[in-house]
Amino acid sequence: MLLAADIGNTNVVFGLYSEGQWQEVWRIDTKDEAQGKLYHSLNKHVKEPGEIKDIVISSVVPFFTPILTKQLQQKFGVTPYIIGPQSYPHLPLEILRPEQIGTDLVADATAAYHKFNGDCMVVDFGTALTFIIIANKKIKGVNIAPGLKTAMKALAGNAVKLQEIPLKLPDSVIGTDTTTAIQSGILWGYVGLVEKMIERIEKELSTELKVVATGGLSKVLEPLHDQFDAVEPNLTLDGMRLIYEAVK
Ligand SMILES: Nc1ncnc2c1ncn2[C@@H]1O[C@H](COP(=O)(O)OP(=O)(O)O)[C@@H](O)[C@H]1O
Ligand SMILES: CC(C)(COP(=O)(O)O)[C@@H](O)C(=O)NCCC(=O)O
Ligand SMILES: [K+]
Repeated sequence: MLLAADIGNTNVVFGLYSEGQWQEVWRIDTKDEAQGKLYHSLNKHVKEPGEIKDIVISSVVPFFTPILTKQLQQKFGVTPYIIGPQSYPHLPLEILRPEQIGTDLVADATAAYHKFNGDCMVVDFGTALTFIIIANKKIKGVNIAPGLKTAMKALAGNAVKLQEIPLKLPDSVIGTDTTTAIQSGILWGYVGLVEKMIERIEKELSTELKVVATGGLSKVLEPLHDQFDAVEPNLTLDGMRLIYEAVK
């Protein structure tokens, strides 16, 4: 059984893979790295620790990488494989700026390319909202914007009279009180952002791309779903598994 840990800026997403599928996927807050919580979460979800023979980690939170690596090594007696630039020569894609690009974005690209077997794009709704563009067997480029919740937090944190409110898309685009004004501004605003980015990227490449959405907040913007060829919540985990298999 393979244990995958995707360390993002908000959540660490764990997945247990065997018999051709993710048997279990769960998340913890990245800030809850205290031993107690992590052990509790692993004990709850990993019913047979002896079955874990392989561990793969992707991390965009450098301080947390050695902490989690050590804890997983101690608990399962398996040395985790950490995805990084050394992994990339094994992949079917050429990777843009190996030392800079987030390993989660490389995992997304790897899974999307595997899925569509051609030019495509990933829209990842996490702490950041990222677009990863894959063309001619290369990661052609990336776009990074504040994620939905990050935008909400920044607004509430900088405007004295505004508070964080639930990320719920209002029916009307015209807000009629502070709550719906913020909800519309952020959520309908982001619908436009994503639509326009896809349009401009395709125009710049003079080609249509298959588009797959992922990330913890990928289901929030319902009106975008006809823009996507697929919504795959486990895309990053899939990519991590594919990278691990390619390296092995
Ligand atoms: N099942 C879910 N339903 C709704 N929101 C979710 C779900 N899982 C995660 N989220 C939200 O998604 C966000 C984290 O997304 P994620 O893609 O894991 O970000 P990151 O990789 O930056 O940590 C958090 O705001 C979390 O509350
Ligand atoms: C773009 C990101 C912040 C996304 O992180 P996430 O939203 O998954 O927490 C992360 O992939 C990152 O820190 N990347 C490094 C910069 C780059 O990819 O060019
Ligand atoms: K992520």
